Amino acid sequence: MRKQIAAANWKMNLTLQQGAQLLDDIIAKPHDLKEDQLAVFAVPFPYLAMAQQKIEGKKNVFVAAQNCYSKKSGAYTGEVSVEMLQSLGIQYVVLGHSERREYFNESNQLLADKVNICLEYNITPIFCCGEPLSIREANTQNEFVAKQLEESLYHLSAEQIQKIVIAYEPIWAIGTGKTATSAQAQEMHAALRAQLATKYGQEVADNISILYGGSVKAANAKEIFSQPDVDGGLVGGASLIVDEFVAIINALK
Ligand SMILES: O=C(CO)COP(=O)(O)O
Repeated sequence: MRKQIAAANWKMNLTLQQGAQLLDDIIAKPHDLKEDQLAVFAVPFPYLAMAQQKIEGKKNVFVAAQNCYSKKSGAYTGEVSVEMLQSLGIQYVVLGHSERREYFNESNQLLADKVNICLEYNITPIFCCGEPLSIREANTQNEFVAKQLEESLYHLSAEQIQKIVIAYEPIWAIGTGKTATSAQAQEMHAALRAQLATKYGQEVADNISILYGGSVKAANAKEIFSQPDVDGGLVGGASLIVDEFVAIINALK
């Protein structure tokens, strides 16, 4: 049974004190995470240790990094290795967010290297994919996203691919208030799962969680998460607001 996941992506927001308060407030609210449901908080690097401490002993709650480097160690000033993350007890890393692809020129090949090193260290990549508006308008989004997966993930074995979480985030829906309709999300998620099934078989494809991201909020989470191939969300803006994110966690199916 694949996991249903509510993942917060704080991006480059909040001070340490604000982040600590937000986590305290969210954790204090009642939520009812079932066996196969997870809450994940992708926080800025300097807050990882604080966040790990806050969630200690909380069942099905994890902290994620928002990025890592593709090399093991060495003279890479300013970068953070997966070994460093592992030494903090971090088990998830967001990879290939569209903001990193756009502003930091992350290519599908670089992301393949990052995926590999994460798996080597037993850290689960939350691999982001998604098309810009021009591609959606040309109705070539399925091919575009298929290529992202093909170039970054399809060198993996069937055993390895089941360790990946995929997050579909149409760029035109990120931070814009413009959500993909639940039908648009379901259509892409089903296409991704069908593609994974063609490559790895249906059983493997059925084990892979595919999250939706892009203007998810309390008001639309239930509808989006209710789609059969949508296994939760990767949430930006609404993850910074206590009641919003708690409602999103509680909207997991
Ligand atoms: O990029 C996102 C999550 O990674 C989505 O951001 P918003 O929820 O702010 O649209």
